[in-house]
Amino acid sequence: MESITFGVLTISDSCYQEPAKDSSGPRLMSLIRAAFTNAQVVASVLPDERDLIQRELRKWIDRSDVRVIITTGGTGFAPRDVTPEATKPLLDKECMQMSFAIALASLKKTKFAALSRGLCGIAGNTLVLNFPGSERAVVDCFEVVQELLPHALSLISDNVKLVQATHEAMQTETVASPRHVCPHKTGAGDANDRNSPYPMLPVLEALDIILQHVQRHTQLEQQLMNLQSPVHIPPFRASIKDGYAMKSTGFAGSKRVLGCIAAGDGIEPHPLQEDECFKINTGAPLPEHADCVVQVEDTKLLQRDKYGEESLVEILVEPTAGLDVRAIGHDMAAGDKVFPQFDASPVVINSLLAAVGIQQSVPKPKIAIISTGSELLAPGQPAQPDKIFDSNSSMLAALLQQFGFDCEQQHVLVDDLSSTTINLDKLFDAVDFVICSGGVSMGDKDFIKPALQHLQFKLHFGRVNMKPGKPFTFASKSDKYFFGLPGNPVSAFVTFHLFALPAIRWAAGWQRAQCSLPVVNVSLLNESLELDARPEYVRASVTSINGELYAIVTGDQISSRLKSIVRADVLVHLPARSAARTTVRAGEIFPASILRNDFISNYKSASEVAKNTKSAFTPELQGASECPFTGQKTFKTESFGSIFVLFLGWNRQI
Ligand SMILES: Nc1nc2c(c(=O)[nH]1)N[C@H]1C(S)=C(S)[C@@H](COP(=O)(O)OP(=O)(O)OC[C@H]3O[C@@H](n4cnc5c(N)ncnc54)[C@H](O)[C@@H]3O)O[C@H]1N2
Ligand code: MOO
Ligand SMILES: [Mg+2]
Repeated sequence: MESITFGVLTISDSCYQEPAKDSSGPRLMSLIRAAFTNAQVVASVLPDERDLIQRELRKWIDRSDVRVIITTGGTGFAPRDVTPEATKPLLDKECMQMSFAIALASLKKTKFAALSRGLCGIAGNTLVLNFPGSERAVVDCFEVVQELLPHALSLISDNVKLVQATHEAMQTETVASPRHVCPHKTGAGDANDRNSPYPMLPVLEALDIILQHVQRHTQLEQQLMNLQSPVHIPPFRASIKDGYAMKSTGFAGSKRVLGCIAAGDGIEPHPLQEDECFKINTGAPLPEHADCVVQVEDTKLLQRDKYGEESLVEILVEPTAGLDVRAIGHDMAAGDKVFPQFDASPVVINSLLAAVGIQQSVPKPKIAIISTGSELLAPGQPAQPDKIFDSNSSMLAALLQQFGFDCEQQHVLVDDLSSTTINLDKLFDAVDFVICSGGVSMGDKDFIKPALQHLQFKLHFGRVNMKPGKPFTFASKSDKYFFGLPGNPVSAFVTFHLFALPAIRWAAGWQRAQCSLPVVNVSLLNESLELDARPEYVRASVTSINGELYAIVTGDQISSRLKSIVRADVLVHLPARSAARTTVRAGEIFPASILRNDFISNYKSASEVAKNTKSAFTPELQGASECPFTGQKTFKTESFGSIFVLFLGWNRQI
């Protein structure tokens, strides 16, 4: 993404003498960084000296990357307040209405705003804004200009495409609401404000639509399946053991050791008698005249020469032709197909290509992660009473990594239509997939769908009949794809696994059946669970007991409660509530998508089970007459019999 540099100039005699006193400059910098993900900031502190101020402003105006300069201080009535006077001669155009907007908003906060004489104007390609010198004032003034800046800069640099997008947004805005535009809202309290225009698609239909639109890297499969090995593996007869290479026509008994052959040595051409051998290492080439290896364990050292090298050994077993020798091309012969069948795993592809000498790795889709929300703080920043930490960015980045994909870029966007539109547009120049969280539901600050529409993306769907994840949105424009995961952390987690992961695997060339997580059947341990109106994907821990899989949900399943992914081995697919069925019970079997497979470490053996059958199945389950999370009773001894005979097979479906 192209980055914009802001100049922040603090103008104050006292801050110049004691820079630690400057609070408005640093505050401005953090406001800028929070609002503009890619912003660079240059900053300086100067005394109230017209020439010095002008020289610094001129220096920044002449830099092509500095697009906005905000000064703070020196705008008042005191004799040394000269910031507007220093600024004015540098401006090509004054922007009176912007000064007016700032004044108007500031006057609402304090009538003392009338004592600021700050100017706004354009110098070359740079917007210059004079803010007053207090921290409070810079917060108020920045709030006014923040939303205007992206469009103002597009206009100054004559960026036709973005100007057009913002104009369209503004036109809808005047009809819709004075603050922003949202395609499903009229702002007039109409039905569309209250009811989403997007039909709720079944999960499988939504996945089908995604996979129909995402372009699969089909050449990969074709190229790999046609690939013939250019080399033999091994290219020479290789020893399988550390031992002694000899002629099989010889005999057991003592042999003279002619030398040692290590891996990497050339093929030894020396003629070999039947009572002679070479010491040899695993992976080393057999001497030209040898045809077998006797491992060192089956030999005895008889003698060393004066240099301490082995000179005579006793071979304790009869050598036979080909013993512990890997023939040329045994693992793969030149001309053989490198891949016996298609396997999209990068581990498989990259290692086999390397083995035949091809230095190439699996191409991967270019992916960016975005978190949206003006409430988000980056982890590591000090906590604030009105903000929350952004967990989705870290979660999605870790998920991509876990599944072997890379994240090219990561950004946090504030809830603002024009900056969202501009940032997305730029981001799609660099990547093919954007996995975004938040801003897809019904709120008047949910700008994702309108931003995609301004960018002429096709919104394939905007809701899915599932819990969590209802507002999941998928959009595309030629070969660029947007995945709008809902902001609630668990909704983002579930929709990543069910939609974004299959899509990127598909794009990477995986076969359809492999794209979704594998599905197994699990037997429910919770005594009883209420069904939701939507099919639900509940997080559950799995224990393997006597070869069968038992799932217990990870406590409160509200989609904001990230703790529900702790020890979540599977997503159990619960059906939607119906008139006939409102609850499900312990012992019922449901399909479940495998999120991770370390639940296999929860394995309980048959003997352990037998030992415990009197009280309960396992130590954990003894106490599990009460679910540790929900307090519900979790197990019914009467159902043991049926659980024992269940065979839990593998399906591949979502
Ligand atoms: N009137 C309606 N309101 C809502 C509906 C609906 O159908 N009608 N759907 C609800 C459902 S279901 C979900 S899920 C959420 C999805 O909301 P958005 O995708 O618009 O996300 P936000 O509103 O931006 O945020 C929701 C929630 O998540 C928190 N959040 C957002 N991003 C992050 C992050 N990166 N890290 C941690 N937490 C994050 C955010 O603060 C909100 O609390 O909408 C319901 N509303
Ligand atoms: O569908 Mo939302 O994702 O329930 O929380
Ligand atoms: Mg929302």
